[in-house]
Amino acid sequence: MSKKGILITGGAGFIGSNFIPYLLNKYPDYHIINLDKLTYAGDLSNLKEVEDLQQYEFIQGDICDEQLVGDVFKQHSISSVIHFAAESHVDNSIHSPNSFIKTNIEGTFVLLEAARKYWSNSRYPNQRNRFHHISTDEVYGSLGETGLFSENSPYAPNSPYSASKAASDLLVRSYHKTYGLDTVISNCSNNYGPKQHDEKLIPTVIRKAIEDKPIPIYGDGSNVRDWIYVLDHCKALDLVFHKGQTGESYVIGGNNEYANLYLAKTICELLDQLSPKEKGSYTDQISFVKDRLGHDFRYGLDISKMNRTLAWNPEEDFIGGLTKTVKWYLRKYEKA
Ligand SMILES: Cc1cn([C@H]2C[C@H](O)[C@@H](COP(=O)(O)OP(=O)(O)O[C@H]3O[C@H](C)C(=O)[C@H](O)[C@H]3O)O2)c(=O)[nH]c1=O
Repeated sequence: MSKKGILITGGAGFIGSNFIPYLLNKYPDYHIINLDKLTYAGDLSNLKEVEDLQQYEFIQGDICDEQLVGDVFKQHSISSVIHFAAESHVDNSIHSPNSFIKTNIEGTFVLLEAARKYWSNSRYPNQRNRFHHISTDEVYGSLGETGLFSENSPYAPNSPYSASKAASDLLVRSYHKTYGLDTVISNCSNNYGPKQHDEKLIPTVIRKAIEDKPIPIYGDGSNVRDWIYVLDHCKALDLVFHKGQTGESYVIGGNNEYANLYLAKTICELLDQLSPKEKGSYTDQISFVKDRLGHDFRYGLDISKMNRTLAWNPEEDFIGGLTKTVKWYLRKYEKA
């Protein structure tokens, strides 16, 4: 792909801030423009390892700001977009859906429009201009005890968050079908690893455990998520961005389905080894709380398309990845 500017939106978020160092390390001649609004969920300290690199530039701004986005395309000769920016926390979307509709739907629309206009007038007509939209498996709704989602599953989002992501996926699809924009979409399962915001399940369990507070498990803890180590996701994104078929979507998962209660207990047992309490086990702090409204029961993914077409498979062993993650948060919280 070209050496011109790659616009990464939301690069200060969890997955983006793992992806940017990964990409710059693998492709040192790429020029990355990170456009991020720095909401509560963005953290520039997660990008310290790249902040002084010449190939990296940070711009604070909102993807809904049409003028700004247009200027970024022009001033940085943007050749491709990798679009992470989104409001991502399901619980927040239940209490305050507005920002989800705005950022996830309108923001994606603003970016698509900028890409369509800028690339159709490009001074480099032979250059490949790709729009990679980062999305979620939650667009497919919820599974029962059996079955798996694949790229062919019907969209059936249940929360305002997943509905906003589904809407943005469909907008991206329409820009491919209508305007011939070179798009790819990836729909990934729950990520875990360093740099995730404290609000999510795994950091919450670790933080509450070491603060000696109740560890909140929604409902009876039987809801199942498929966990993928964030660097496995980054490797998959690299492949989809560079080698994915235009107009296609790719389901990415970790092959690690666990019930929330089992996961919380596993983290507590790791903490018992890594940072033992004076008395008892961290599992004693697990506490069942009111369930999330409309709580999706289970996500599980058939990742055979990624395997067949891009020779990708998740590599991280779950306990190994979880141990690294717990150690990272112990360092973070002990410093705080
Ligand atoms: C914060 C929290 C969560 N939970 C439960 C709720 C879920 O069943 C599970 C994971 O919750 P979390 O909010 O960490 O993640 P999801 O709601 O599955 O969604 C996440 O993974 C997808 C793919 C995205 O696309 C979302 O952007 C991302 O936030 O743990 C609890 O039981 N207690 C808690 O304190």
